[in-house]
Amino acid sequence: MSASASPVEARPVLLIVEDDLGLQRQLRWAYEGYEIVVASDRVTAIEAIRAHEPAVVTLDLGLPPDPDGVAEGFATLREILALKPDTKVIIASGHGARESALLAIAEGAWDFYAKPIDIDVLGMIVARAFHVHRLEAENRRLAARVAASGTGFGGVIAASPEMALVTRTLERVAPANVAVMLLGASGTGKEVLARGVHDASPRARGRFVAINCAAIPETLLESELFGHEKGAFTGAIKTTEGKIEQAAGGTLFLDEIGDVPLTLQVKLLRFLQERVIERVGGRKAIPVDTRIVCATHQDVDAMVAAGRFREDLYYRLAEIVVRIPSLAERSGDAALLARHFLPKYAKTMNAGVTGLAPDARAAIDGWSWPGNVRELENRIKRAVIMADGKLITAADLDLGGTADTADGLNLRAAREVADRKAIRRALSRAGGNISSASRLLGISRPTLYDLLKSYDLHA
Ligand SMILES: Nc1ncnc2c1ncn2[C@@H]1O[C@H](COP(=O)(O)OP(=O)(O)OP(=O)(O)O)[C@@H](O)[C@H]1O
Repeated sequence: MSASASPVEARPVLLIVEDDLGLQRQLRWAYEGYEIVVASDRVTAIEAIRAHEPAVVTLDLGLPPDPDGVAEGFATLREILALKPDTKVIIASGHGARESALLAIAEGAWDFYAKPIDIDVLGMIVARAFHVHRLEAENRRLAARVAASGTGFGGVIAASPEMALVTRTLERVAPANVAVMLLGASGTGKEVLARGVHDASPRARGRFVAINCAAIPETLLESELFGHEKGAFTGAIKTTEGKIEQAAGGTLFLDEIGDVPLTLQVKLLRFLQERVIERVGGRKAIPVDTRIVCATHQDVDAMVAAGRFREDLYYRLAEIVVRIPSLAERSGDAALLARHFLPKYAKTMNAGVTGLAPDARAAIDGWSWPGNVRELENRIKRAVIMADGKLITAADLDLGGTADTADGLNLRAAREVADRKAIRRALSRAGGNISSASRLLGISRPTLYDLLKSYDLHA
């Protein structure tokens, strides 16, 4: 493609397909602000489409070799739309050709104008066509961006600005070989994001190995991480690689890093400094090249201050720290995730379920999601199984309380729903601290206490 491609001189191109030379001239000078390209027949018109990709075309249906018929005009219309379906084609409708113009619209033309030409009227139709074309293009771009942010980073479903910040940061740090620490409550998607970092890194072809340090008894954690030699301890019947070695060339995800006991923290630190490991019961230093991503729901700063987490290890692990917002802090994401999980579970568990009833949508918006995305996923799964009809209801979600779903009742009910939502969000953002939450809400502490009491909410 050529010519108009340069975005600097971005005057929109208007293609005029017209075989009457007098009209051509008249139209050519009628408009300001467009780059006018003229074609007198189908072949030239299609060449112009390929060369200039005009957003808008005015098309006379009577073209040579059939200037008195409409066949050539229709063929041109079809070819244009086949090549560039988003082109806005405006049909010239001559005397008695109104029917053809309407037929053309049925075939995908955008609008028509009557001959003899009223330049002002046609000018308005053309301007509106450009305007709609621009809006549609913008819409497609945004939709593509939402789709990309929905599944672009490690399959993370999110559209909120809060999560966009997180995924943008992670996208940026993924290619660098830095240690990333993800801080966030349980179920916020830390593992999903860690995998996203791996997938977006040059190590994507290597393995992503995850270990939950809280789920493994202290006595076994060392050998899980570092591996062991045959006979290192009772039951060590064969030499076994640890998770660190398994992640060589890839990424090691240390989940719940805050649960690693101090004794093991020393050994982990040594590995991070020297990049070699020794298996339990082994003497050999084995070099391992792996990238570390870790996560915790605990307040590591406080743990460091209390001497429960080694500061030197913290700095090795936390070259980049990213805080993952709770689901309640992500505006609009709960609804988006619900729409994502619903068809996923409906497919395997209850194909009759196709959507959410309005009261379910309100309940999802109003809930505080203490268990974050995991809770939402589980509730949708449950609701899909429980649903009687096509739509999941608030009752199927079993979110408790009914006030949240009553916002359609009257203004008082709507206000209460909004209050509850804002209070939950502020409390979540403030980590349950009443003073900070009241500051976020712009109300006094006593007022917040009163509201908590009257809505039966808890910090
Ligand atoms: N943004 C998201 N889009 C799609 N699925 C998500 C998203 N976030 C989380 N999930 C899903 O929610 C569940 C919990 O996510 P994940 O295990 O990553 O959370 P976590 O923060 O690591 O939890 P924990 O700290 O309890 O281990 C998983 O099934 C995951 O696939």
